[in-house]
Amino acid sequence: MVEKTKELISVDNVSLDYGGKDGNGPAIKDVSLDIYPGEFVCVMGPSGCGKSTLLKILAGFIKPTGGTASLDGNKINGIDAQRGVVFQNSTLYEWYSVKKNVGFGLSMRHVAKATIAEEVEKYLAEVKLDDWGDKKVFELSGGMKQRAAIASALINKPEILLMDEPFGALDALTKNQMQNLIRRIWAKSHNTIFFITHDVDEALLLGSRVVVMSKHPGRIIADFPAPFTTDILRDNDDDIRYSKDFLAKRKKILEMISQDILE
Ligand SMILES: Nc1ncnc2c1ncn2[C@@H]1O[C@H](COP(=O)(O)OP(=O)(O)OP(=O)(O)O)[C@@H](O)[C@H]1O
Repeated sequence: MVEKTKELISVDNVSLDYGGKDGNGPAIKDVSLDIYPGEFVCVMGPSGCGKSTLLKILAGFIKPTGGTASLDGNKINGIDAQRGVVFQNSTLYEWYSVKKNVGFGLSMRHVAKATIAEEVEKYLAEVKLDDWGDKKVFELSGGMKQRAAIASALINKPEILLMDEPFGALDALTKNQMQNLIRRIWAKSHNTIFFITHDVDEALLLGSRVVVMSKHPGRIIADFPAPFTTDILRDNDDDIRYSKDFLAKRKKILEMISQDILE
């Protein structure tokens, strides 16, 4: 599914020192990572290891203090609709309708109203919120809000979707439904996704590639392809999570992280 042609994202020896007085040193140090079009990259690592820092650099919210991060060969310099971001807690406008929220990015770019309406319908259907467009965001459940947030990001047709623990606050059942949804969207649209999670099962169930970061300062200590998300799409169930291979990879990642924390 993933063609290793030219990298979409290139992170080259990136470090970030927030420069606080506590003298903690850099949050991430010498991180290098190439992401290819169509990859679903899940990033794991202990709390505080700098996962969100790396995502914020890719989003253009902050600039690295060392190294460079580029998209399509151009240095990332500030925020841009080319990179859609979805956080753990939705950043939607609670008192606006779902439709207005989802169409917000297009209206800011002065896209014609009829086109916005069409695109909003399309992306609401994509996240299975067809019947909820006229509701206000505060009327939605947590899972629905995250679906609306995903639609709001996707409607701008970003080159990469950056997701920071997007399902971290959801109950297990909703989380499972959301994982199935994002996997199907990824498979259908060939999006490139950078997805941060604390949950080792989620990383293996979703990612076509899993990246593990070390404790502070964050460095990449493992980076490998994961076949399970494609297996789940093929088999239309996630029984693969009970396979020997899945459980072995799960154990290895957990050992890697816990050993790193203890050292
Ligand atoms: N704005 C900031 N100013 C100063 N230090 C910061 C800032 N944001 C993060 N840090 C520090 O940088 C380090 C990495 O934080 P970051 O949020 O990137 O880690 P994380 O791996 O995403 O953590 P978690 O999994 O708990 O969300 C931490 O030590 C954190 O305290």
